[in-house]
Amino acid sequence: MLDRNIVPMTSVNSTMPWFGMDIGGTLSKLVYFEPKDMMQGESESEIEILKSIRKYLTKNSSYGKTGHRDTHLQMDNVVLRGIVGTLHFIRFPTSKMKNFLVLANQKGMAKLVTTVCATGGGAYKFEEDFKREVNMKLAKYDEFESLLKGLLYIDKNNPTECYYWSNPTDGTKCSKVQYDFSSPYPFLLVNIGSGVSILSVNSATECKRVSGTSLGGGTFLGLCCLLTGCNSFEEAIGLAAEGDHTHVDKLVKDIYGGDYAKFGLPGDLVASSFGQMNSRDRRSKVSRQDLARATLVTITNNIGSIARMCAIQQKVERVVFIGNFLRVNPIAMKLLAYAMEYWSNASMKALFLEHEGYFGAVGCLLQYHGET
Ligand SMILES: Nc1ncnc2c1ncn2[C@@H]1O[C@H](COP(=O)(O)OP(=O)(O)OP(=O)(O)O)[C@@H](O)[C@H]1O
Ligand SMILES: CC(C)(CO)[C@@H](O)C(=O)NCCC(=O)O
Repeated sequence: MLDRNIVPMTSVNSTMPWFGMDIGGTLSKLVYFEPKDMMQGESESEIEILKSIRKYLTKNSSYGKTGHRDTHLQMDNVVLRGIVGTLHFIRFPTSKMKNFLVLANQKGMAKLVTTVCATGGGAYKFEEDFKREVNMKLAKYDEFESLLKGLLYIDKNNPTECYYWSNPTDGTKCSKVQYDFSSPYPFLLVNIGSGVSILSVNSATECKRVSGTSLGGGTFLGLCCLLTGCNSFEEAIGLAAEGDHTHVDKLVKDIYGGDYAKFGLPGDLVASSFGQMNSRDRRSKVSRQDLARATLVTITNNIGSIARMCAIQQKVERVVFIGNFLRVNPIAMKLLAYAMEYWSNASMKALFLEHEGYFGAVGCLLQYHGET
């Protein structure tokens, strides 16, 4: 939804700006469109400025140093306003927004554009800062409408965007399988960011937020930092990959000695997350890796369980999981894939998307350019 006081791009200037931002509770996502054939000096200078900002952010970000680079940093041959070009994807911690604004000033970005299209809570929270620090106006768009529009656009432009995990619990057979998302409705969209929002989507223009939970990606990272002393998402995921949650959780078989067959509860099911940790002896044996894994399993299974209940309530079979919590996180994706399939007797499918965290930024850029 466009703010009433902002004039839509279509009616003003068909050239700049070509970038959109999604300013979330943890990460800010910036996408910019680079036309293939540069026709105007103005476009070239903006792109050079954005490239230098991108270079700076990649070099100086904490995640840049860990070696966990995003694999999808750009997408070629997309069309915006009838122009063929490349979409570039950048992200940085929202806690560094002040630095970003200083950088935008230093690199001359502020001189080129007067209005930036933005979505996410930060579009509201930082509106005054943008005005004061760089004299930029924000054209604000709703985060969920932007998510949906961005998702549909990226899927249309990338034939390998949507996939599911086959045999998610079998280490040797498990693989990513392409999924044709061209007739997707109805579906549930589960956005796992700092918190989790669950949307029921009935068409390209019809979506409603049906549920949410504050136990999301921010909770995983926050608890992991507290429990293991780690300092980044990548480190937390790295620890979790080496850990065993059964040293931390209490399983059905720890209580029953085996399956609870009468009610279909297998012995390996978690009966109580962190349930072993009330024993001093157990606590003394558990590793940082085990704690990280148990935190990941706890948060992910809880989200899976809420998503499944929403899917039943909304009578949908396809559940699409997105958000940066799923970045470099195959453990969580496979857990979700398994949980959705197992508990629905294979009637529900968990789907995933390659550009999981960038749809909001793309969607607001599209709306600004009237590409809806
Ligand atoms: N480099 C990273 N730094 C911090 N968190 C990361 C990183 N990579 C992935 N994450 C995970 O992604 C989550 C944030 O995801 P995302 O960017 O989709 O949400 P957000 O927009 O910041 O939050 P919200 O939508 O709730 O405002 C974090 O809570 C964390 O679990
Ligand atoms: C507040 C938002 C919508 C910001 O994106 C998100 O973090 C969220 O959905 N949190 C969960 C809120 C809840 O439903 O409990």
